[in-house]
Amino acid sequence: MNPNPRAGNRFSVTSIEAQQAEFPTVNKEDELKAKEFEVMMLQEENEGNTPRNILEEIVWNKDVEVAKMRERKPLSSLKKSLENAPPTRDFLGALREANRRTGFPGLIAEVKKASPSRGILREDFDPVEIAKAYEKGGAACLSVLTDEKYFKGSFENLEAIRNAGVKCPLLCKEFVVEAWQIFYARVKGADAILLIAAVLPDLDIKYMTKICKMLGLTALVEVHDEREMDRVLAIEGVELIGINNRNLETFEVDISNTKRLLEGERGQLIRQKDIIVVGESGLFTPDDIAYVQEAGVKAVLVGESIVKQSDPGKGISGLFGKDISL
Ligand SMILES: O=P(O)(O)OC[C@@H](O)[C@@H](O)c1c[nH]c2ccccc12
Repeated sequence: MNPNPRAGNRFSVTSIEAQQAEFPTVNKEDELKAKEFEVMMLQEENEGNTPRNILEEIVWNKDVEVAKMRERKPLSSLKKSLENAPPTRDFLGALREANRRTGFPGLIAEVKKASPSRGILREDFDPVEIAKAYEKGGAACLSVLTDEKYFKGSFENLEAIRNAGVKCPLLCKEFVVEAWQIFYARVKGADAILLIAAVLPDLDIKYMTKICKMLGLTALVEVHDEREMDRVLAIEGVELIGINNRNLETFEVDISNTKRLLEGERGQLIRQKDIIVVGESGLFTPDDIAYVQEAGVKAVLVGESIVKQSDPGKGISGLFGKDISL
């Protein structure tokens, strides 16, 4: 196997051209040129041809995985499946409504079996049962991990939860490297999808946000530091930003990250643009929730602390210090 799948796949100009040809609405020559340059810079940064950290390893594997999946189900066949797909549900609306109803940040509860940093979080893992318990416990939306190799998730889980009649809108928690994955997530029942700024160049975020809108999906754009936040704030059309308290390269978690990124002019700009911010990762107690709420978030994304409880629905009351179900 090519030790650097990135070089031969996502970042090759031919694959970008091919992708853009499939989405003619966003096909611009100067965008392609700028992207070519960005790719060149990225490749120059890494001449060693081995992943420098876990995030890079995940993304390199993802490139290979997606190329194989796309071969089995090309975009044309995904588009066909979309003709009969049920409409998407309003992810942003559900977060706003929960925030209004409870006075707490709207909860995106994560269906998460394992992670590379924490190992297995729950042995008896029934995704549909957990999803139903979250919904009953007052979650506004759910996040479903679909990465198999590192998080033991799957698209089958996403599909099963959607088909089980769970009404909470669903976030597909993936490492998106190609637009094809957005179509796939939509076919499998997602209402929203994660786009990680540490993985995607600005032009991809811009272009993928447009594709999400076209498909009726909400894009949750995730940042971890000031630089990524500033990049994302300069991209038009972003409505939902997640601040990850976990550094995906080192696994270090620090919830003061959310506060730092919302201070001063950044916070002002976010309010001006009416962007909803999600506080992500490392939230365990009512004090943690109060802390990020005080910092300015209108939503939170929580996995570990609630998925580990024998009744994940009750885990939600524990997290908020109050029953937030209807
Ligand atoms: O289990 P936690 O610490 O509550 O974190 C949930 C969620 O924020 C985390 O799973 C996450 C946030 N961004 C990601 C990107 C990829 C994989 C996972 C994540």
